[in-house]
Parts: sequence; structure tokens; C-alpha cells
Amino acid sequence: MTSESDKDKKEGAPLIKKDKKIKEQPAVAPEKKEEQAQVKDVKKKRVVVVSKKSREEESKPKPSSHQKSEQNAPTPASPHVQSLDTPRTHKRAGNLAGNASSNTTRSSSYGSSSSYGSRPTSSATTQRYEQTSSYAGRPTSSYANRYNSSPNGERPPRPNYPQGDRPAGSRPPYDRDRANQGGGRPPYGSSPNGRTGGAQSGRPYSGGSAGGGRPPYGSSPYNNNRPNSGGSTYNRSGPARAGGAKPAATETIDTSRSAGAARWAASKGKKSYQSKSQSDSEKFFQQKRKALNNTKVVPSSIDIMESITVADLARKMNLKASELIAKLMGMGVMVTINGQIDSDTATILADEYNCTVNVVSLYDETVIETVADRPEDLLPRTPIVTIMGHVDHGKTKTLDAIRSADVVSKEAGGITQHIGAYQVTLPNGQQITFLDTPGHEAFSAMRERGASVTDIVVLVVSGTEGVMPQTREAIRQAQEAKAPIIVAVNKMDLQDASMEKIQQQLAEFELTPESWGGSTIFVPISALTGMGIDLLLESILLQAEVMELKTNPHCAAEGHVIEARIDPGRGIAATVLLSRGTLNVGDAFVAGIYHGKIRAMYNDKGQRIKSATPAQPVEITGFSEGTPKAGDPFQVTKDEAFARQIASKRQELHKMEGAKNIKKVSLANFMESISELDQKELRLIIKGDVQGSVEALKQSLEKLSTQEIRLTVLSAAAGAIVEQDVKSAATSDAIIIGFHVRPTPKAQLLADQEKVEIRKYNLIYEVIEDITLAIEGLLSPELREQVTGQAEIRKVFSSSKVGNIAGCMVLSGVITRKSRIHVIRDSVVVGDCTIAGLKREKDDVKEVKEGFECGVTLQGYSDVRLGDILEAYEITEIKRRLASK
Ligand SMILES: Nc1nc2c(ncn2[C@@H]2O[C@H](COP(=O)(O)OP(=O)(O)OP(=O)(O)O)[C@@H](O)[C@H]2O)c(=O)[nH]1
Repeated sequence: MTSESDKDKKEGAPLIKKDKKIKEQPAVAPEKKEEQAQVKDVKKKRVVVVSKKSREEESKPKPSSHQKSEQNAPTPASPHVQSLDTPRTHKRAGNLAGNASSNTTRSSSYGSSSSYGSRPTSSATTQRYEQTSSYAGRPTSSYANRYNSSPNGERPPRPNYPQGDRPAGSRPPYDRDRANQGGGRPPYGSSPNGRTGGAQSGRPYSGGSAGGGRPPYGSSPYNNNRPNSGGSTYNRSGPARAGGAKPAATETIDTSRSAGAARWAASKGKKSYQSKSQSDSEKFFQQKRKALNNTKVVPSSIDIMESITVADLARKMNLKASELIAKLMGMGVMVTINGQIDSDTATILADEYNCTVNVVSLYDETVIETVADRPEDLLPRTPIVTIMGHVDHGKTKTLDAIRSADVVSKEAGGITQHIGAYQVTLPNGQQITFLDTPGHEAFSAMRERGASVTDIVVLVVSGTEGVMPQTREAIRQAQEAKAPIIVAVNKMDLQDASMEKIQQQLAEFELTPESWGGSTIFVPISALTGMGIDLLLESILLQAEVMELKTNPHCAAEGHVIEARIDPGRGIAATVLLSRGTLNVGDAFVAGIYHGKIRAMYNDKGQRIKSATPAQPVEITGFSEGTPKAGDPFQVTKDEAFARQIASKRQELHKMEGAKNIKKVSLANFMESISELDQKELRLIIKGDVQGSVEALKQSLEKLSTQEIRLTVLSAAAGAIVEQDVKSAATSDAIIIGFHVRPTPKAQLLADQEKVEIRKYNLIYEVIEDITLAIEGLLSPELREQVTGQAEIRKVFSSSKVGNIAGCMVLSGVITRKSRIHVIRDSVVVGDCTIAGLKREKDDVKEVKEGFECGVTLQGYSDVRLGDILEAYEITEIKRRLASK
């Protein structure tokens, strides 16, 4: 039985400890407790305010001094104005000035930072960029072509673009006059080959970074000068800290106990009031204030990729996207805010603002540099052979004979064990790798991606049928790939097979037999009987010997994807053929635009292996995301993080290339842009009497689209309005336009039921007019400022209750209590706020007219100074018209 004391020991132990703790604390009088609670409360509020403040200041590039003053000054509940004749200096004004100056240091540090340049750059990558910069140019075809190297492991020479194509690192200013005369620059959107290559020529990436003022990764400009969360306010009342170190918790409590706590509490109250009262118009003003704070000039130069969205370009140039869109429209380029424009167009646009565009190639950042082979590193390697030829000429049977296994019959049984390539070991120990994919498809896929994987092509030609269409195609493909051809004249076991006939036919394709003085090897074979197969293999080895195929097996592995598939059990699996290096399980890699880490590796016999050498076909697993394509370059990287980085940049580049030519708003891309932009949309289905007028109407209507409102023609066809049209309109929320056509009775009935609007017209201008009005109805009104009066600050008073009071003389117009105010200093708008109090003498007034003195306290801005102009203005909403856009 458990005794009471035991129970206490078990259950009551923590309680006793707690009690002890409480007892250790000195006794506090009830009123003292209340005070402590208040102080704690104030402290909590204060921490919130401070963090909020630092966030605000971080987001603003400049005038932190204003904010500082504002925070120090409590919100004036009832502004009091002293007579202008009784100047009074306030002790706190000096404090505020001191704070302001400390913040000036901070704002300059913000100002020097470039938000565009904060791209992460590892030092290792930078080294690579520097190496890359020596390229004179690059092919402009798809991304995969760019990463492919030659089969012998050497990087193909980069094409040299004509000298003077573009100076290193920068673009020459665009001579508009010349272009207008049809001279220099190609038309918009036509990006001539070599342009981008020229852009990079000789321009070291790191140099570009430096020129662009890009801060190195991780070195945030904020870190240097930004005060810690305590800020100067803490310093004033709290104990001094060495080196501006973050205050300890005790310090915070101490400072909270000071008289400043009340001010913080008031400040907190004001802020919560502000945040609550954020109406739509307030948002507008916030944006405006932000814009004012960002009244930066257009930079003299910017760095962009090969294409850029209008929004990004506007941001880089410190301009409004709408302004750029308008300019582009003037140039005949219809583009939305998130639409891509190429670097040429961006250059022309930027040139309008005397801004030079430097094209930073994303491609450069996706290149995995490899170390060049030294002659002593190179060792002979296995030849890689592709069997090609016309349908039914015996390709599979030949491969089958080579492997001494009947693949045809296995395939008939549904067994597909092959991995796209396999290696044959001959009795003498020599090896040959055969690509086991249907020749043409493999070749086409490889060629499309710029891969030249095959060393030798074996062209199988039926000795009975002779040269057929696919034989010709195979010859062309092999010749384009500069792969030597060995002709295997098959089915020589058949009576009507003729070697001579085939030789004659092929001579027309510059495939002349050695016996005729040419250099092409012809081998008579019978895949059925196995006759001539040995000779064929010998011929392959002979050809390979002549080609002196060598590679470096000791470097990081490189090669190509031969085929890829999704294995139900193992996920993404790809057959890879290495051109150089040794591949090991656990290696990080990039294949095309995807990356991964080798999880498992299998040879062509399906056996699990740990490493693979050049020309040895292997199937790998371990892809982290997508499935690569046949012909994609495969490269091992130093680690997985780098592989991921490269893959992500390649994906971005791939996306950009895909989007590069999308400039005009089209039905194909509108869904994407709408989801991105949250645009308003007017959807139409057009039906007309003849196709010609339907097309004309469609084009005219699509031109009415603005960056805010998309006009989408879902379908445009000739014919009556039928039920299907109504159904489509109902599901997609569209309006039907009937031009010279009417709905069938059934369609009309359905439209009535579904509340689908059918508008009928006979004149094209009526349609345009109606739709224009509809679009204008959807346009949000334009908010326009109207200045109502101006006052000059002749004296500044500080009040402990209401903060700074501006003693003003109204110079023109009228200042009303409801006016919004621009604070203008040296012709620069430094503040945008409302009036908290307006007084004549000691009386609150609604307005003060020209020629009268008044006292103004501002809401949301307290850093008023002698000589500042207070510009009173009102916002008026103006209905937008399409014509005025
Ligand atoms: N008599 C004879 N028949 C052959 C020979 N080689 C292949 N054949 C037959 O020709 C037909 C087609 O052979 P495949 O090896 O499937 O031809 P293929 O070129 O691979 O055909 P596709 O895969 O459709 O392009 C089969 O019926 C084979 O048995 C040969 O040397 N002699």
C-alpha cells in the first residue's frame, strides 16, 4: 500500500520544486506586480514593433530616417500649433536628427545593393564560367546539342562567329536610324545565328558580375550596416553595448522599464490602427510611396539572359511594366507583362532609355566543364556500331546472328530484355558494342539532339531487293553523322541475291567497293545461315582500327543516353553509353535537363555491376525527377548539389527556349498568362457566314486585348450557331458573336436555358464598338492625382504630444483636412501621407486658403524640415477608355 508521503514523493515532486522556485522570488506588492505585468506587456509589444519596423526598413531601399522619426514620434491625438512667431527648439529634435543621420548610413547601404545581382554563385562555378568565357561562340540549336561532345571524347570546336559580331561583355548601342533605314539590326524577333554566341565572346562571366555590381553570394549588404533588432532606440534608454551587439534579454527588459515604453506602446497602437485601415486606395498609396522611394534612375546597363519577361525587364530598369508594354506595342510587339521578349528586343527597348543590355548567357551557366585529355591518357576503346537498313532487309536477324541468340523469336514471345545496346565479345577477346534500337529511330533521335554516338554504321541491304527508300535514308543519316559505312549484303543464301547489283546501286551514293578502287567494305552475309557474319565482325574491327578509336577511361564519366524508360519496379531507367571516363555507383550525374545519383547499374546481360567503362552499355537508375531523352548528354558531376544546380538551370534554359518565340497573345498561351497574371478575360465564340469574315473579325477583336484584359476567341468558324456552340459557351463562360448568322431554334432555346448571351451583328464595326465598350467596362478606373494647393514649411515645432508640427504658409490653392500630402524637398517627393491635424492659430480648421498661415501635423510622416513644400492633392477616379490607352 502506498503511503501518503510516498505519493507525495512520486506525484508531488515537481510541485514541490515549483513551489520552491516561487518561494525563492522576492515578495512583490500587488501594485508592483501589476506594473511588472504592464512592463512585460509593453516589452512584448515592443518586440513586435521592432521586428515589424526592421522588416519595413529592409523592404525599403531608402528613407529609413523618415520612418525612424515617425516611430519616435507619437501619433498626435489633437495637434497643437504654436504661433509662428514663437520659435522653440525642442531637445528631442536633436535626438531625432541624430537618429536620422544614423539611418542615412543604412539607407546608403541599401541603395548600393542591387536586387538583381544577388544570384548565388559558387566559387567553383565561377571558375567554370571563367573557363567557359573563352568560347568564341556556340551553336544556337536546342539545349541538348550544346552539351554534346564528339564520340572520341573531345569537345567539338565551338563555331567562331565573325569578328565584331558583338564586343565582349556588352552590346553596342543600337543605331535606331540605321535600323529604320533597313540597315543594321534584324527585325524584332529574328535572332540571327551567332548573335548570342557573339554576345558571350570573350566576356568572362565573373567580369560581367563585377561590372554589374553583383554582390557575391552570401554577402548581404544588409549585414554590414543594418542596426541590430535593438536599433538606436534601445541604445538611448538601455545600457551601452559594445560594437552594437544584439541586446541581451535582460537589456530589453531594462529598456522596457524606461519611460520610452509608453512611447512604444503608443507607437504600436498607431501601427495596428494603420494596418487595420488598409483600404484599396491605401494600397494604391502604399504602392505609390514605394514607387516614390524607388525613384531611381534607369541604370546605365543591365544584365539579362537570352530572353526576359517584360516584368523582369521593367524591374531591372526601374520602370513600370506598363510603360514598356506601351513602348513594345509601338514597336509592333504585342506582349503581356509576363510575356517573354528576346534580348534583341530588350536591347532596343533599353536603348530608348540609354541603358545598355549585357546578355548573360544562361547556357554558360549550364555547361559542365571537363578537363581536356592528355595524349598519354588515351587508350584504345571498343567501337560502337549501329545496324541500319530498309524494313525486312534483315537487321534484327543480323544482330541476332551476331549475338548467336534469336532475338526475333524472343520478341515474338513478348520478352524484352534488351537495354538498347549490347556488347559482343569475339573469340579473340575483342569487343564490339551494338546499338540495339531500330536504327532509324535511334539515329533520328540522336541526330536531333546533336549526338554522334555511333562510330560505324552497318548498312544491311537485301541482296534480292536492293536499295530501297529507307536504305537511302540510312545512307544520308550516316553520311551526315560522318560515320563510315560497312555494307552487309544480306540474304545471300537466296537464289536471286546479287552482290554486284547492290554494289552498282550503292556506287551512286559514293559507296564504292574496295575492289572497284573505292573505300567501302562490302560483306556478303546470310543472317539466316550465319554465313559471312565472322567476316562482317572482322571488317568492323578493321574499320575501327583504321579510325584509331581512343578515349580516356580515368576521368569523370561522360556519354549519352541511348534510351530511357520507366520501369515499373525501379522507376526511371536509362541506357547510357559512355564515351569517356568510368562510371561508378553513387556518382552524381546530369542527363539532359535532369539529374540524379547512380543508385544501381546493370550491364546488357541484366547483371548488377558497380562500375562501367567507355563504350560499355549500362542501364542506370537513380534519376531524381524526369526521364531523359535518347541522345541526351550524360555527365558525372563532382556532387549532387552541383548536378541539381546545373539541371535546374538547364530546365530554365529549356523553358526559355520554348517560350522564346511566344510574343503575340495567342489562344495557345492565354490560359497560362491568365493564371499568372490574374487578368480579366472576355471569352468569345465567333460564328459567321463565311470563313473570310470570321477570320477578319477574330483578328480585329483579338487586337482589342490589353495587358489587363484578355480577349479570347475560343473558336471562330463559319456556319449557324448550333447547340454545340452554346454548350461550349456555357462551360467556358463565353459570349457568342453571330455575324450574319443566327442560332438554330434549338440553340436559342438552350442559350435561354443556360443564360448564354448570343449577340447578333451585321456590321463588323458594330461588333468592335460593342466589345470595346465591354472591355472598357471591365477596365479598372484610372486613379489620377490632382494638386489642390501648395504650402511652404516656414517653421518646424516639436511637441511631445503630437511630434513635429509644420508651420506653413499656403502659397497657392487650398490645403484641406482631407487632402493627401506630398512632402517635397529640393523638388523631390520625399513623403506621401495624409493630414493628421490642420490648425489656424489654436483652432482646428477644415481648410486653409492661399496667403494664410497654418499648422500641419502629418499622419505617417514626421521628418518635416524647413523649406519643405507640402503639396496637397486629391485622387480622382477616371473611367478608362481603350482609345486612350
Ligand atoms: N532467307 C533469308 N531470310 C532472311 C535473312 N535475314 C532475314 N531474313 C528474314 O527476313 C525477314 C525480316 O527479317 P528481320 O531481321 O526482321 O528484318 P528487319 O530488317 O529487322 O525488319 P524490321 O525490324 O521490320 O525493320 C524475316 O522473316 C527473316 O527471317 C537471310 O539472310 N536470309
